[in-house]
Amino acid sequence: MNDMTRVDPRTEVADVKISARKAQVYYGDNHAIRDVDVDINARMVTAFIGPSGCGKSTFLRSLNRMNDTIPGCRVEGTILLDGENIYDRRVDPVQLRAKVGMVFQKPNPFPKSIYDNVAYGPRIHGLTRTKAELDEVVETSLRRAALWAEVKDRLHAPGTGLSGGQQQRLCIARAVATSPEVLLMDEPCSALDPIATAQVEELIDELRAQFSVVIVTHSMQQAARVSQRTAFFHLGNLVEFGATDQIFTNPGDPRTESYITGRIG
Ligand SMILES: Nc1ncnc2c1ncn2[C@@H]1O[C@H](COP(=O)(O)OP(=O)(O)OP(=O)(O)O)[C@@H](O)[C@H]1O
Repeated sequence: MNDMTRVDPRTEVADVKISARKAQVYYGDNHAIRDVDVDINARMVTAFIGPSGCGKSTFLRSLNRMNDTIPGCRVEGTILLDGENIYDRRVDPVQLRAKVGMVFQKPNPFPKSIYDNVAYGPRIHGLTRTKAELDEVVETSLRRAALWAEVKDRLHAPGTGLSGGQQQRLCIARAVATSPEVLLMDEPCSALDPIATAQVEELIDELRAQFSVVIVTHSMQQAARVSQRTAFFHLGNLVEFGATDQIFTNPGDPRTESYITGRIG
């Protein structure tokens, strides 16, 4: 092996954005996630798939401490973001969620103007100093979310007045406005029609140039279209995790195969 082909261990480490080891999530006595080990790579889309109730959303929420907001929910094990334990007492969950943003199943714009929805995060985190800087962040975020052209003339109209697909892109603009490093998306297209779904999928592909994206989806086609890595969950366990092509064409576990061929789920 010459120097050109040798893997640089420093680069390898740098490429892992989130690393979970022996992660457990409980809701009271319900042990919903068991012993999950996963590395989420930078600048890649990772899909979480599996039958309803297997724990995809629960595990996704543990990656930005969204589970903290659910009474009785507890997370054990280790979850590192850039090598730092996100459950360390010194970590402020609000700051963490600016770095690890989230987009939910149902578009949930705030009852505010389009502009104020996007400006919300930069304002509360004090990311801009002047109105001109804030205007620029709002415009850039709306452009990244492929929504600018449709809303630039009505920035002060309510966000809730947009169509469902536009509202979801507004929520994506709101999430990217704080320049997150990771974007968690929980079934972001389930309330959208095929055209809006295609737009959001295209957007996800563009976002991975800058962010690490994790998407929970019930659609196998969507996982295959948008992701490079796929994790298959079943009954709270991570059964299989690997390159999306391999998971879909040559799964290593019979449970994965049954799910992707439609026999369970
Ligand atoms: N807020 C909650 N309080 C108590 N239990 C919960 C809560 N959310 C999820 N659970 C339980 O945790 C387990 C995993 O649920 P979760 O919603 O994470 O699965 P999922 O794979 O995302 O399902 P779906 O595909 O249907 O959204 C289930 O047993 C569920 O009942």
